[in-house]
Amino acid sequence: MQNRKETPALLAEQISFRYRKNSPWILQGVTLQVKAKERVALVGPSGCGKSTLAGVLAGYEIPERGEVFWEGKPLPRSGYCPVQMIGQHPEQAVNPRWKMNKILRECWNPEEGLLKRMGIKEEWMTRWPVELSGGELQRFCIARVLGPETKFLICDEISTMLDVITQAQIWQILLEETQSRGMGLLVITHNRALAKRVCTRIVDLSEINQC
Ligand SMILES: Nc1ncnc2c1ncn2[C@@H]1O[C@H](COP(=O)(O)OP(=O)(O)OP(=O)(O)O)[C@@H](O)[C@H]1O
Repeated sequence: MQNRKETPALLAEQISFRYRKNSPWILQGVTLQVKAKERVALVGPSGCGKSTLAGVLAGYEIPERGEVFWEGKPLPRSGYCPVQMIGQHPEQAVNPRWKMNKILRECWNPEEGLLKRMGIKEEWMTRWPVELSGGELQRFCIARVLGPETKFLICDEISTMLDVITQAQIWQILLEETQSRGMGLLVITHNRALAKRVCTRIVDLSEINQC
């Protein structure tokens, strides 16, 4: 029983990754373990590979060496990935030819209560992505990954371009939702104060990456 409890929910084991054969390694021998419900901040200097590691952990990028495990099994190569990622640029994460209602309900059908808690207004549903602000669009990107099949969330600089009030609102909602669902979080940020406020542990990628 004790062993089962100690098994990390998310395990990246000895990950080595480069974008092209013969190009420089971005990640080398990176091992990261996150327990269920743990909130970890991933920090490190610009260009050290934080977003790249996030892409590997969410299954967007396949490492040349090593493997990512979710609850002891390799990440699925097809179908819905239990590890989902939200990025810094919501406008790049949505289909510009879809209206917001369709974008929101692409993977699941969020209930009205969640939309209200997220501060998503009914009148935004019939708009195109370009007709929303960055903060409004980011709320949709968060709501659409909070479906029942998402077990772990990676937030890659999600609030960097938002004003402080919107940042605070978004983090409060995210913490409430992830805690009530028992989801773990990996928060990529340059903001140490945010890392300390939101997370229970801070990992500096430059200390675990052998590049
Ligand atoms: N698609 C790509 N193709 C080739 N190289 C890339 C690609 N994306 C990122 N890189 C390179 O990989 C390295 C790591 O980039 P990455 O974005 O992961 O760093 P980061 O730590 O998240 O940086 P920042 O804190 O500035 O966001 C950089 O040298 C970058 O130029």
